[in-house]
Amino acid sequence: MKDEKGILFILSGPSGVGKGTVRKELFEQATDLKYSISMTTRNKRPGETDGVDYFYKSREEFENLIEKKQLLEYAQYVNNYYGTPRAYVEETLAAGHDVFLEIEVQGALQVKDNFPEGVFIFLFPPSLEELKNRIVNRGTESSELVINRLKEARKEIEMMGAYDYVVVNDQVEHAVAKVQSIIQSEHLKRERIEKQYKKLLEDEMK
Ligand SMILES: Nc1nc2c(ncn2[C@@H]2O[C@H](COP(=O)(O)OP(=O)(O)O)[C@@H](O)[C@H]2O)c(=O)[nH]1
Ligand SMILES: Nc1ncnc2c1ncn2[C@@H]1O[C@H](COP(=O)(O)OP(=O)(O)O)[C@@H](O)[C@H]1O
Repeated sequence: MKDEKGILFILSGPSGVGKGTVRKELFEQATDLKYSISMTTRNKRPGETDGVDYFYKSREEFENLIEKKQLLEYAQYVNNYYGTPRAYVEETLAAGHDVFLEIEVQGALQVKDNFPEGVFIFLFPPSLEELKNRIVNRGTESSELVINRLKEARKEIEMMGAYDYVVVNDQVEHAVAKVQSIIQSEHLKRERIEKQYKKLLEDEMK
């Protein structure tokens, strides 16, 4: 076990902005970053795997997890529950690894209450028109669900001010590079703070 706790990174942004795409590319490159797999009651999409993309739960199972306080945060999004397993996040951070959450805004704000030291990143679309194109082109939602997701997107964008960083997802590789530089800067910042703190303690002992 490492001495230092890991850093919690939270990536949010409206549906279809490219969170999943950016996160997958980031994990192709990142070394010591652990992805927290969420729980959801939504149906599995073609190509998704239980325990890889999500842990798929019934509403009853999910409500049981809420009741037993096993979720760090949860939210209802377009008629389904989504939530982050508490034990995985706490244990992984305690073991010194960084943890990466990809969650929507309501949940991110709950995480902020518990982990104010977390690093909150908002992925922003180049335009609302482009956002709509991405959701439609992905082809995973009916037109009614696309409308719901766009309505949700407007509400989510209003909460952007609560985040530490905003990254525009114009091109995937640019967005990934920006997220990586945020991760590096946060580590440097922490090292600097620790050094200054150690020096302060040493000076006091003199
Ligand atoms: N609060 C919360 N939101 C989550 C969690 N997991 C995923 N989400 C978010 O739920 C929303 C819907 O996810 P999903 O159905 O996979 O659709 P997609 O993001 O449009 O591909 C997205 O904004 C996800 O980031 C979670 O554990 N907690
Ligand atoms: N920078 C980008 N430029 C163009 N298309 C993108 C970009 N990022 C993601 N996409 C596409 O947009 C759609 C939505 O991306 P996805 O990662 O599923 O979004 P989210 O997880 O935020 O809902 C996908 O078809 C994806 O291939």
